[in-house]
Amino acid sequence: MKDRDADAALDRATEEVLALFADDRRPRVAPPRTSRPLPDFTDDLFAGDPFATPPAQRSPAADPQAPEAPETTAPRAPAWPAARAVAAAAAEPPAPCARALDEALGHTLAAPLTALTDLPAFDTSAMDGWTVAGPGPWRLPRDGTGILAGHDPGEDALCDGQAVPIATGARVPPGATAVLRSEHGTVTGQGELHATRRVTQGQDIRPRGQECRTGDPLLPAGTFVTPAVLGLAAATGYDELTVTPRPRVDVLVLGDELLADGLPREGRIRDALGPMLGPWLHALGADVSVTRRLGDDADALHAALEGSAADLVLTTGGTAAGPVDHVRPALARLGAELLVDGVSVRPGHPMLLARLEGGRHLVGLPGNPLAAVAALLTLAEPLLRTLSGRLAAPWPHPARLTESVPGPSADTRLVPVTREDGGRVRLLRFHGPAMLRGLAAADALAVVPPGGAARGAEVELLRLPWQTEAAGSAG
Ligand SMILES: Nc1nc2c(c(=O)[nH]1)N[C@H]1C(S)=C(S)[C@@H](COP(=O)(O)OP(=O)(O)OC[C@H]3O[C@@H](n4cnc5c(N)ncnc54)[C@H](O)[C@@H]3O)O[C@H]1N2
Ligand code: MOO
Repeated sequence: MKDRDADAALDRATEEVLALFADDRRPRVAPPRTSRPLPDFTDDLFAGDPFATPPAQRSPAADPQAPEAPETTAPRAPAWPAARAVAAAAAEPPAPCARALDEALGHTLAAPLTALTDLPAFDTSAMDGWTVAGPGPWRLPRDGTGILAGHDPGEDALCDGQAVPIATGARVPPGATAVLRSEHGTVTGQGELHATRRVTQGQDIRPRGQECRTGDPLLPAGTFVTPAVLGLAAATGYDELTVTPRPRVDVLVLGDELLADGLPREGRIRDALGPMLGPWLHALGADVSVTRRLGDDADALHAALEGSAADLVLTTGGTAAGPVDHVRPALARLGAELLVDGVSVRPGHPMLLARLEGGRHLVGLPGNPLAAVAALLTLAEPLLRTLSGRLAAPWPHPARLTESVPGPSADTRLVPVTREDGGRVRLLRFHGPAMLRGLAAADALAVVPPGGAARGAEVELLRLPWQTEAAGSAG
């Protein structure tokens, strides 16, 4: 019974998405004017895009009943890959800055990381035991002295037939030919060391420069600074890193109906986007300066946009053409340049990207929560990637579908999916534009090309920032 309810919910969610395909209020397409060359929307909309599937290879529409968007003379919104390319090309990364290692996490390397030293910096013992020279048995020092990690054994060479106790990580003295592990040697009453196993040349010595030589390139500019990158940088001698500053984002949540706490009541609902966007943006490499709930107040929105110093303003809601949808009018009032005005994607098609005064940007996310996420990943993610100086997304991540997914002839669909055994991905229930239940259980968003995809067809996956491992290994 429970399953049947869930199936019915899946059908209703799909119906809601498909019903939207019939929407003929095509958003306007403004010819973009940007600092970098932009893709031509009128070209083959998939040409040159690593994400696109060539039309000839595309699966036929999986659901012949799926409604087609009516033919219209209105200009088409850009295709999903083209809109992403516009967003990625809309900005330049800011000037690099220096950050101490303990403040560099989550930034992007603005310069290649090159080794400041050999690693290991000296011949190092890999084991506790004795460092030996030549074939055994070996004489040990009478006074029992040994070499500990962090101690300098000096330049006196160990001669053939000599051995010295040594600790893991200690510098091996000149002349040493191997390290004998403590469990592989015995010491006689006369202070003579005998090996219980054969000892090979260089055994258990990590030679200087084994991992890298001074000046070796370790990581390219554009690498995201992870804990492991910090560790590598420290190991090779860095105290600070040259990074791209993290972009700053203001989040403006619009809608008089939104509550900040408690249960939905009296026709009002909880704000699901305010709590979600901050951490999501952080995972995308940005810092949120402020999240403000502005209601549906055109003047408050105008003032907030005028007063913002953030690199990117994200608005939620108010992107459609309803009586209190103030985003486009506010942008017109400010004289902002619309770079993307609607995208051929479901959900999320009313999304927009605009350039504000001072080279700052605004991404307008639709109010429906899953549509807002679609817009976040379509427009904000590529823009933030550029603003934070990150390398291009490591796409494509293909995976096969466990079932067919219907789609309109002209619009891409983004659907929450989960990974199944065998690497296939399954469409999650509760994927309607106003729903987050599917997304919250998702490993990735599948990019279903215009026309839909048949069961077993390969689709690209959009990573969720906390699911890179899962999404990366799917397929
Ligand atoms: N006549 C038509 N109406 C609508 C169409 C259409 O084609 N024809 N498109 C629909 C689509 S698709 C979307 S998406 C929305 C976009 O609307 P807005 O961006 O103007 O968003 P709102 O109207 O403010 O809100 C839409 C919906 O989402 C809820 N919402 C808003 N903010 C939040 C939030 N922070 N947390 C949770 N839920 C939120 C809001 O209450 C509405 O239910 O337009 C459709 N209309
Ligand atoms: O489906 Mo709307 O496309 O919810 O953005």
